[in-house]
Amino acid sequence: MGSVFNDAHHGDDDFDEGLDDGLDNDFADGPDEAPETDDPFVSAAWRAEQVRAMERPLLERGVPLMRMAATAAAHVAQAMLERQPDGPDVADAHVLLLAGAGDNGGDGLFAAAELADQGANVVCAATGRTLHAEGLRALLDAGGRVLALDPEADIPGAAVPDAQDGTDETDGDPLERVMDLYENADLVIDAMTGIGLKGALRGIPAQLAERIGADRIDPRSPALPVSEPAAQYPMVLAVDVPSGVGVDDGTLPGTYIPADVTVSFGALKPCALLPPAAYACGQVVLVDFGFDTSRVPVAVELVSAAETRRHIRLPRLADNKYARGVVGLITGSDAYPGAAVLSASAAARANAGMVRYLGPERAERMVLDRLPEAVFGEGRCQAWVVGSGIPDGDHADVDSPQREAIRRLLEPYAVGEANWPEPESLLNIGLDDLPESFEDLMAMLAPTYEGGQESLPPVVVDAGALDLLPERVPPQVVITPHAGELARLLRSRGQAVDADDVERDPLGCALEAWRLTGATVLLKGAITVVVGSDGPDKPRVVVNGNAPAWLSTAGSGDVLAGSLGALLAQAAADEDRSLTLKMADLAAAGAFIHGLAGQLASGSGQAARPPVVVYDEDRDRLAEAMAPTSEKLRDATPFAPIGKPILAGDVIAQLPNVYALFASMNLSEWN
Ligand SMILES: NC(=O)C1=CN([C@@H]2O[C@H](COP(=O)(O)OP(=O)(O)OC[C@H]3O[C@@H](n4cnc5c(N)ncnc54)[C@H](O)[C@@H]3O)[C@@H](O)[C@H]2O)[C@@H](O)CC1
Ligand SMILES: [K+]
Repeated sequence: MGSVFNDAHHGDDDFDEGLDDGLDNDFADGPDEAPETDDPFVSAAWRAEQVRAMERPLLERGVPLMRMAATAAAHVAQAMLERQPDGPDVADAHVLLLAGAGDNGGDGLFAAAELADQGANVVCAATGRTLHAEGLRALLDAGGRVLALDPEADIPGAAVPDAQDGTDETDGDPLERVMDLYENADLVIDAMTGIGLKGALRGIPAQLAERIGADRIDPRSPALPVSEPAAQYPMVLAVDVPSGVGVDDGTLPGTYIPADVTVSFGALKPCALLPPAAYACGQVVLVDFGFDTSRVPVAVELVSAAETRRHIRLPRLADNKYARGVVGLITGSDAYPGAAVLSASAAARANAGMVRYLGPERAERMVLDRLPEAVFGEGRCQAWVVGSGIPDGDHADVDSPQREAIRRLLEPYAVGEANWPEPESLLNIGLDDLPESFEDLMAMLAPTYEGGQESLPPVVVDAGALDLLPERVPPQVVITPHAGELARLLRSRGQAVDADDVERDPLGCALEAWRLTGATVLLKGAITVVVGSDGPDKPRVVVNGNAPAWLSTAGSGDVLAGSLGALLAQAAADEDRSLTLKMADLAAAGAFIHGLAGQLASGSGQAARPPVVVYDEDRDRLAEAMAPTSEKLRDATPFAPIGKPILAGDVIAQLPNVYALFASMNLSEWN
C-alpha cells in the first residue's frame, strides 16, 4: 500500500533539456535526486514574495520561466482531458481561458495557445483591461478568440461585448456570455490571478468567481479518493493557484474558483497546504524550476512519512520497558470513562514501553479490563496525556479532583512562576503511592523538577484540560484543540474569536495561540495545523493532510492524544535529546501516524490533502503520476478506493501496523 506515503517524485526530470546553454550547471543538471519519501520539494511551501525572490536569479539569467510554466500547464490540461473516460480529444475540446492582466494571465495565454495549436477550440475571457501582449499574440496566432469583459479594455484583436447593440455574437451581458461559454466548455483554465493577488478578488474577477465558484462548491459532495476523474464538466485547471485564495495564509478572503487540478510553478505556496484554501486546489501538480531553496526559510511544511519515521524509536538490543518510554495518562472520567480506555489503549499500541493510568475507579477498572498491561506502579513517565474525556470547567459541576490533579501537574510548566517546593519527584507517581482520594493525589503531584522547566516531560493537553493551561508554558506542552476549543482558549486570553473564525483562518488562530501561550499548538481538522517554536519568537508551521474523512468519528481525538503521548514518550526516552525545537515536528508526526492508522483501518485512498504530483515532461509518466489513487489501490484492499466506516477502536488496532510500516522502511536508516 505504497501510495499512503507520498509517492511523488522529484528530480531526474528532463524538463531543463530545452533550456539555454548558458545556464549554470546546478540548474541544467536538475535538482539532486532525493529519496522518494523524503523530498522537501513536495512538502514545503514558500510565500509569494519568497517565490519571487527565488525566481529572480533565473529570470536574470534569461530562463524562459513563463514558457516553461505554460508548456507544463498545457500538458497537465491534456492529461486532465485524457483521463476522463468520456473526455474529448484535445483537438475536439472546448477550452475557456479566464485570463487576468498579469503574468498569471500570460501563463494561461501561452498554455491555451499550445492547446489551440493542437486544434482545441479556445476562447479567452479577458478579465482586466489589458492582456500579456506576447501571450495574446500567441493565442490569436494559434486561432484562439478573445472576449474582453471590461468595457474599457484595450486589447487588440478582442471582441468587446456591447449591451447596447443587438446585432452580433458579442451582444448581451458579458458575464452571461462567459457563463454560456462556461457551460459548454470541457475545460476551464483559471488564470485570472496568481501570486500577485492583493486581498480578496474585486471587480470582474470577483463576479466571475462568484458565478463559477458557486456552481462548483458543494460541501455535501462525498470525500472521494484522490484525483478521480472529475464528476462534472467543465473541469477547472488553476494556473499557479486558484484565483481568489489567500496565497500566503490559506484563507478564502472572498470569492474564488475551486479547481480540480492546480498546476503550481517553482514551489508550493502555503495555500496548497493550508486549510481551507488547500481544499480549493484539488490535485496539485508542481513544476520544478530548480529554485535554490537552501537560503529561503520554509513558510509551511507538510509532514511526510520520512520525517515521521525519524521520530520513532525502534526497540534496541538492551532495552527494557522503561527505556522505550512510559506514558502517563490523566484521562477519562465518570462521565466519559470510554475516553480512558481509548487514550490508554492507543498509547499502549503505539510503541510505548508502558502505560500508567490515573483516573476515577470506574474508568480505572475499564482500563484494566481492556488493557491488563496498564500499570499504576512506581517509576518514571516520559510523557503525559491529560484532559481527554474530562469535562472542562464549564461542564464540571464542581472542580473535580481530576481537574485539580491536572492543574497541579501543569503548575510547574507555568513560565515565569518557578517557585517550587521539593517533594517527591513528579515523575514518580506509582500505584503503591496512589492514594484513595484525589486530594492526596494532588498533594503528591505538587510540582517539582530537577533540571528546570526544560527537563519537564512533554505533556499533551487535550479537551477538558485546555482551560487549565497556565498563562504561558514551554514548547514541550502540546495543546490539541479542535476549532471550537481553540476559539475558547483564545477568548480566555482576551481575543474575540469564535469557532467559525478559527475555521476561516486556522493558521492565523493557531499562530495567535502559540504567541499567547508558548505551547505547541496542534489544531485538529481534516487538515491538521501545527504551530510550534523554531527558536525565540520564531514559529514553525507543519501541517498534516493524510487523514481520510472516515477518521472523523467519536473517540478519534482520544486516540490521537494517546498515540501522540506514546510518540512523545519515545522521543523523551532518549534523554540526550532536547525536544524543545522538535515539538512541532513531533506533534505533526503524531497526526501523520493517526491519519495513516485511519487510512489502514478504513482501507481508503482518500485524504484531505492528496499527495503532490511532480510535473514530468514525459507525457506517459505524467499521466501515471496523476492517475487516480483508486487505480493504485485497487489490489491493496477489497474496500479500495472508497473505504469503509471505522470506529476509534479500529484505528487503535492499526497503530501497530503503522509502526510496522515504518519499521520496514529503509532499515539502514534506523538509529
Ligand atoms: N514572476 C515570474 O517569473 C513568473 C511568474 N509566473 C506567473 O506570474 C504570476 C504572477 O504574476 P503577476 O505578478 O503579474 O501577478 P498576477 O498575474 O498573479 O496578478 C496580477 C493581476 O491580478 C490583478 N489583481 C490583483 N489583485 C486583485 C484583486 N484583489 N482583485 C482583482 N484583480 C486583482 C491585477 O490587477 C493584475 O492584473 C504567478 O502566479 C505565475 O502564474 C510564471 O510565469 C513563472 C514565472
Ligand atoms: K490562477
